[in-house]
Amino acid sequence: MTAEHAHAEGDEAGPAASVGVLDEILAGVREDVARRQEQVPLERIRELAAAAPPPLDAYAALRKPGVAVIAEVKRSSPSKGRLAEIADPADLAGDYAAGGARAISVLTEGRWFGGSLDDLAAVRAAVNIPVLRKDFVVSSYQVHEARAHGADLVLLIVAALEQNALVGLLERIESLGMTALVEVHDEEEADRALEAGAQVIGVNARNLRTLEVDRSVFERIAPGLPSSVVKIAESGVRGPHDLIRYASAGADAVLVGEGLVTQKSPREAVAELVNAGNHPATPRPVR
Ligand SMILES: O=C(O)c1ccccc1NCC(=O)[C@H](O)[C@H](O)COP(=O)(O)O
Repeated sequence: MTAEHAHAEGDEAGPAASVGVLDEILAGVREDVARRQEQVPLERIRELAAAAPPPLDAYAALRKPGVAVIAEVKRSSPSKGRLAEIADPADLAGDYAAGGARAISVLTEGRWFGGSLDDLAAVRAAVNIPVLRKDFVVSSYQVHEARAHGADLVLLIVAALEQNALVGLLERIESLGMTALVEVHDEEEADRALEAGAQVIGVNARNLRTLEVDRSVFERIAPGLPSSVVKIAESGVRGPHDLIRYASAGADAVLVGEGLVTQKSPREAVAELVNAGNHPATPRPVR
């Protein structure tokens, strides 16, 4: 099933969603990583990573006062198909930053999201705020790729990794000076993220197997996370009301894709979220 054929009605995943969406994505990722590694061997990508300018401190950036907005470059998805053309991701990222985004998330998976490592490099060149490589990381090769293209953060999806792999990839990310954003969708995955040493945890309202979006997942999991952990609410932010709901449950940051790329003015849409997150009436994360 390609992204163009996937669909979902509202927040509920449509009948086209299969319980194996994540597994299908991962199968393609493994093929694509193997092909890239044949073209650019691990030794070479490690050299390129080592030569890149040092990463920004994303953890510090995300702990600054106010609810941070992480704005995502997202062309399409399994749940909604085609979202936006985004001919110039650097231009979009510049608009996001001008609107007050605290960081930029770049989907680099190509088959379902229409993203690429070129997008990551273009965004890196355009902004001086932290940049997240949002992909389905299963190999340390992808970690070095992220660094070589200027990432400051790398996503690790607990549901996609055995515990040993999660620990090893998190350590590799940190060994390169980057920050791991460890993504969970239930309490068991949150426990695994903490055991692995995660300092930044994203709670994804979207079930990556069924595509169903449940905003209450964050409210269930966040209270069990230590105050030292940066808590990011991912997915399902349609506007300021959803940001305020997540902030009320303890979110330090929200990660937003569809609700921004589909807007006539992504810059104004980000600014609206940032203003809501800075409003005196919006609950502040407890440090
Ligand atoms: O967005 C999807 O349909 C999707 C399906 C399967 C795996 C991952 C998926 N999205 C990645 C994300 O987690 C979102 O792009 C990100 O959290 C932003 O979500 P949204 O604001 O709802 O676009």
